[in-house]
Amino acid sequence: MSHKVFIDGEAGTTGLQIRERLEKRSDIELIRLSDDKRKDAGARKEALNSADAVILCLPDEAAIEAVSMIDNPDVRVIDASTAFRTDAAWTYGFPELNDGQRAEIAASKRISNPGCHATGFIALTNPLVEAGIIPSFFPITATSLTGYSGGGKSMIAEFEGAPEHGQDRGKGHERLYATGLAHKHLPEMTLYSGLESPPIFTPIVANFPQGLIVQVPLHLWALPDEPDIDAIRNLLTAHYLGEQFVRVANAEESEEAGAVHGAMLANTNQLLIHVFGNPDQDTANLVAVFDNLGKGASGAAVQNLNLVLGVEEGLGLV
Ligand SMILES: NC(=O)C1=CN([C@@H]2O[C@H](COP(=O)(O)OP(=O)(O)OC[C@H]3O[C@@H](n4cnc5c(N)ncnc54)[C@H](OP(=O)(O)O)[C@@H]3O)[C@@H](O)[C@H]2O)C=CC1
Ligand SMILES: CC(=O)N[C@@H](CCC(=O)OP(=O)(O)O)C(=O)O
Repeated sequence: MSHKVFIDGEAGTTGLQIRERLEKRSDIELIRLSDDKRKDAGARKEALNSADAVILCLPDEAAIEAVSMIDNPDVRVIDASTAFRTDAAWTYGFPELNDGQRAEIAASKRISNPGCHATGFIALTNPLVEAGIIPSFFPITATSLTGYSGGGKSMIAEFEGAPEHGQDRGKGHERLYATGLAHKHLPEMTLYSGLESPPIFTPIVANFPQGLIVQVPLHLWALPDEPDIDAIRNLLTAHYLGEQFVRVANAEESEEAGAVHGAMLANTNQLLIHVFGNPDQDTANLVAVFDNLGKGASGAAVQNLNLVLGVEEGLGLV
C-alpha cells in the first residue's frame, strides 16, 4: 500500500531535500503541484486534504494558513516551521527526547519538527536536566555554528550568488547574528530542555552550505553535584543507547578528535555528541554535530513521517 504525501513548499530548501528522500521510495506517492499552482490557495487546499500526510516547509505565516485549510480529520501534519513548536496541542518531533516521545509522535496528527539549533541544544541538555545533573534553574550558555542553507533560499543566494539577485559568488559574510539574544528557537530550547530560563544563545552563520555544531560549555565545579566529565558522558551515552540517529562518542574518540568539522555529517540524518573536557580545570564542553538539513530539518521530518505512517523509522535515511 502506498501512502499519499504532499510537501507544501517543495520548491524550498527543506522541501526539496525531503522530496529527494521520498521520491525514491515505492511506499510513497507524492502529490505534486506544478510551478504555477504551488502558491495557489485552491490547489494547495485540495492537495492538503487529499494526502495521508503533509509536510509543511513554509515560512511561519504560510504554515499557519496551510493548517487552517485542512478540514479532513485524517490528515497527519508535520510542520517544519517555528509556528507550533511550543503549542501544547502539537507533538514535538524529537523521537529521542525521552521514552514516550516516539509513541506520542506515532499517534499524533500534528507534529512540529524541531528547529535546527534547538535540536542540538535539546539533545545535549535535556537528559542532564532530567537527571538533575544540570539543575533546572542553572544558567546555561550555548553557541551554534551553522551552514548558510539554514537561512533557506535567500541566504543560499546571498552566499552563493545568484544572477537574479544581481549578486556575485561568495558575497555572503560569516557573522554572529541574533545579537539581541532573542533567537526564535529560545522558546522550544527552554521548554524541551527542561530549563526554567532561556539560555544565552548566539548563533554564527559560516561560509559552508550544510552542517551545524551546537556547543554548551559547563563549569562542572559550579554544578551542585560537581560531576566529572565521565559522569556527563556516561549519562548521555546511556540516554541514547540503541538509537539509530543519535550517538555519543566514547572518551577515546573525543580525545583523538582534535577538531570538529561542521559539515562532517552533511547529507545524513546522524547527530554525533562529543563530551570534551579538561579535568584540571573541571570544565566540559558538550558538542552536537549534525546536518541542519538532515537531523536539523529534512531528515528529521522524514523520520517523523515514517513514525506516523507506521513504517521502519529509518526508511530512506542514512
Ligand atoms: N533551512 C533550514 O536549515 C531549516 C529550515 N526550517 C524551516 O523550514 C521552513 C522552510 O524553510 P526553508 O526551506 O529554509 O525556506 P526556503 O525559503 O528555502 O523555502 C520556503 C518555500 O516556501 C515557499 N512559499 C512561501 N510562501 C508560500 C505560500 N504562501 N504558499 C506556498 N509556498 C510558499 C517559497 O516559495 P518561493 O520559492 O517562491 O520563495 C519557498 O519555496 C521554514 O519555516 C524554516 O524556518 C527548519 C529547520 C531548518
Ligand atoms: C542560518 C539561519 O539563519 N538559520 C535559521 C534557522 C533555520 C531553522 O532552524 O529554521 P527554523 O527557525 O524554522 O527552525 C536561524 O537561525 O534563524
